[in-house]
Amino acid sequence: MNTKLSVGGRKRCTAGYESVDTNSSKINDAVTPITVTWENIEVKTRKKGKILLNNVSGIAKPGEMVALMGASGAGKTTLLNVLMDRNMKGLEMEGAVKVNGNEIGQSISLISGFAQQQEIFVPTLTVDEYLMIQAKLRMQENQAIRRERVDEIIEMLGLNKCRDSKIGNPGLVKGISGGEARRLTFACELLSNPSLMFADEPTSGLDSFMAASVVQIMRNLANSGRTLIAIIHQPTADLYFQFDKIIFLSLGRPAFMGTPQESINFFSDCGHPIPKSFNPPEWIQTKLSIQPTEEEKSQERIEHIISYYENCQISTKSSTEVRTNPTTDLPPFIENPGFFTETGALLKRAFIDVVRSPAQMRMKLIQKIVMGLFIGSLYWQQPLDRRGVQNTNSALYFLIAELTFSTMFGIMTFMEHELPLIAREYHDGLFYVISYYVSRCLAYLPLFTLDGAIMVLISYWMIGLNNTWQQVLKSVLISVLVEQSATSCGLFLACLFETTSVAIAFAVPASGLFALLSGLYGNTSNFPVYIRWMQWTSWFRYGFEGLVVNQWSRVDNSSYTNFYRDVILDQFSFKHDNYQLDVIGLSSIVVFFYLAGFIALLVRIRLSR
Ligand SMILES: Nc1ncnc2c1ncn2[C@@H]1O[C@H](COP(=O)(O)OP(=O)(O)OP(=O)(O)O)[C@@H](O)[C@H]1O
Repeated sequence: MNTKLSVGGRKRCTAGYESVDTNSSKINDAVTPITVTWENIEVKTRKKGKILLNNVSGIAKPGEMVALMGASGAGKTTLLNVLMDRNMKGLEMEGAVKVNGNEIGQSISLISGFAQQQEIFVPTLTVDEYLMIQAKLRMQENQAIRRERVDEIIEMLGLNKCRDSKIGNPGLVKGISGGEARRLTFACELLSNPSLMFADEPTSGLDSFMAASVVQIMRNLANSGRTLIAIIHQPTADLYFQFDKIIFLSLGRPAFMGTPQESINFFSDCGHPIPKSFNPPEWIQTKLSIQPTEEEKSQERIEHIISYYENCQISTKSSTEVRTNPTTDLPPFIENPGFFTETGALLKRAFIDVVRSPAQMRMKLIQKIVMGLFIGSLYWQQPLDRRGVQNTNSALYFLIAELTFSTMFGIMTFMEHELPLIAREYHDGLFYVISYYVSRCLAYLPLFTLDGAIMVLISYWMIGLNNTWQQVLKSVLISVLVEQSATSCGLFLACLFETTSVAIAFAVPASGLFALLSGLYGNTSNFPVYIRWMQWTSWFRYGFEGLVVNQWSRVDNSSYTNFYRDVILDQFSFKHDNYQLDVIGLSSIVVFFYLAGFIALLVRIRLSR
């Protein structure tokens, strides 16, 4: 491939890649200059006291593009996490990270962007849809300005060709390429126009053209006054020299900080001149790594380089810079757009996702239609005699079971895939957890109510259930509440447990227990007192009673009396006037599980930083 970069201008290419407009106006948006300093950072594990970073100091100034480099395990990710105050679970930190001279802790997320290595998006959305929703979450401006900004960023990052393509999911759903996904990550972060950007291996896994185009984007962001700090793996010499500052870490300690040219001179001075035929960053990295066959020798070499750096002039100069950096104003924190805006944007995203996942919708509907027909055929037109009554009650119970199991296990699968994106966006300050939760629940509401109602209505006349309009409506209400109980319980378990398999392992016996307490498998009045109360926690109990009571409340047959009604209900210890209690019981279960699900999600997301 033949590629060429023109400094600060358009990237030209000859092999089908889209150009990256690095001259776009928005890239030159005024930003508040940000200087980040980190001084005497020491990080160790809380349990074993293993030292991950030892006495690391440094500075990144406005307009600088800084590369964090070093061998695997050198401590690059740990340092980036320290700077962003993320992923510090189980670690203890000493030292200070300052932004314009202020220690702002986790609020750094509110003035910075973070282009993560692992791209996570909503695969069913197109690039344009995804960015517009991100813009709504990240920008305070009106729709027209958001549209303009998204268009400019799409243009700037060369995403025009794929703007209407679905993002997709590598290996699962065909979508945009790896390079486009990487640029989309940058695009999202640029919407809020941050003065400070972090990037975790933005060039890894990309071909040389794409890697160059990503570095060019970063270069232009830095040229516009932003501060950029990125972990960079094995860059080519060309890319290496595009950075303003290189920080090499080795064994958790600083081994060099300075310009690329200074790094060449430094390694030459300390006895490791870089041969002409070698790629400088690769050579330096080799000198800072422990070679498996000569561990002791490598250790000695690294110790020598580190102590040489500690005593050299560049190190003294940067230490002074870190210590004397003045305190200046911070840029305004990115503001949360508010509950209603967030919920609206997230609801739109969730609806598109649900509607564009036709397999899930289709399967749910087909399953419920088939089950409705099956139950209807199995219990076809039951007569009003002893066996008919028994069969009718069994059919009603079966409807409750069918409304429960497939629903509960179906909803559990989504959280595992979605949580990483939600946690990331939450910690980026895009929305409150409640906004996400409400939007997700609302988006699933039609799918997890209509299908159950359809199943009940299909089987209703086939079984020959009593069909005054009040009885039909009351049955549908009970069915919707039962399905919602199962949905909310499934959602709660999905929020509570880390993986779907663990949630299911818990849900299977729990739902079996609730089913046992329904009244069908044993008259609940005969259960021991100390366990009998548990029936009031079971939606099977309320749902089954609600349907049975409703069915036998009115039968169009002259020989049917209240005496017969009470005999039928007494088999289960059900009471003829309990319908309202059942509706209240089911509603309480729905509210309880939705609230519990929210609390579980809140705790889980907060802990995931
Ligand atoms: N939470 C943790 N608990 C224990 N050890 C940790 C923890 N985080 C990192 N480490 C260890 O600290 C060292 C530095 O890890 P870090 O991820 O920062 O390295 P890195 O330079 O980013 O490596 P790579 O390029 O392979 O990602 C490694 O030995 C790693 O195993």
